[in-house]
Amino acid sequence: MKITRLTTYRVPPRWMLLKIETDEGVTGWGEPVIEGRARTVEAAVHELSDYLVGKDPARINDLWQTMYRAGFYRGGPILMSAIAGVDQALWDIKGKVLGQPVYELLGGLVRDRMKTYSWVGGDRPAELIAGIAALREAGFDTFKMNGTEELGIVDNARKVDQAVARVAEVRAKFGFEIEFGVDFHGRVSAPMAKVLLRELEPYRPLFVEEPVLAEQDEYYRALADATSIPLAAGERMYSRFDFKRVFERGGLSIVQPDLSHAGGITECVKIAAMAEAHDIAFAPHCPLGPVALASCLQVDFVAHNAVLQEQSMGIHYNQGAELLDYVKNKEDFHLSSGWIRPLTKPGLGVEIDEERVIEASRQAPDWRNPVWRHADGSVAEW
Ligand SMILES: O=C(O)C(=O)C[C@@H](O)[C@H](O)CO
Ligand SMILES: [Mg+2]
Repeated sequence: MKITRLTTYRVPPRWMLLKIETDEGVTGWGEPVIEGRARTVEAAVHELSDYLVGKDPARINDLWQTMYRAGFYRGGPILMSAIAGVDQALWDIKGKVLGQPVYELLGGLVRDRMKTYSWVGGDRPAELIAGIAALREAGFDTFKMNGTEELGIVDNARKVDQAVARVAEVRAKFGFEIEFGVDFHGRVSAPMAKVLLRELEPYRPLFVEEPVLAEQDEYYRALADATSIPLAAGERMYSRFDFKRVFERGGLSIVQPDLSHAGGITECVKIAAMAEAHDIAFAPHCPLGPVALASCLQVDFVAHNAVLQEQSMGIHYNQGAELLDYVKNKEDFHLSSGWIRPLTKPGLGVEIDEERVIEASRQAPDWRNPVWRHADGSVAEW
């Protein structure tokens, strides 16, 4: 079998889908994208096709190593997202050829169902109570919210109190019947992370995510020593080589690689195993579409330390399309009270409606995240 063609479709809300075709009619789907840089990743995918067209899609490991190493420069969000989407599609093809879901090819199920969580509130955390109440109706009990709005490197007590008050209100309303992560989203500096973590302690969030920016990962250890709140990060780390420094320095209780940013299934299975050796939980980041989620789930069901899966149903970014809009087998993503069962169909287990994708690609937005600024006019972390 040989790879014959790579076709990319940028589609609403801000995703990109990749179809890889072969000379025997088997196709595989991937979701290579960096939110806000879809066109850049698209160019990277098509540059990688030099290594792929004419090759045997079964040789995933060799194709992965070639895409990663042969171009001399490596790593980073663009290249690793391009590799991720190709890798997902190659696993999809392999599973379809062998008639097995990817988790079977990785050694079989380690659990019968996987716990997921939903976002509440938007870029600026608001209406958290209403958002949680609505999802509670659907049986969800685990959520994630942004922790702050713009926050200065050193900021005032009022800003801290506002952030804490939102969390306090959630706990006051729902008690410990629910769990939630608080995403600092890289908006919080190391000095302010110490302050915020201390003030959030009484409310016992399930985790605090990206307590500082990934480029400040040397602070994870000190922050973890100052709090009992589990610290999580990973969406802006792109390979084993990024994560190894975090494992060596310590501080994280949960790692959250994104299956569409960190080299795909081949790489994230290795990251999960490295994390397990350090007694660190695995909770893939996934604010994206159905192929990204299916890829996450294929790894969740073989990783002993997988604890929680992000999924984008109802997320504030999904304007113009929802998680399953491009999926034929919607029933296979059955989310019941926040739990999801394995996707048992061959490959990734997701059947893409290509006609819908082609139609939607005609209105592909050039999604960008907003540029935030502080009161003094300087750029703020979004
Ligand atoms: O889902 C999360 O945890 C996020 O922090 C969302 C962020 O990753 C956006 O997708 C960036 O555009
Ligand atoms: Mg996040």
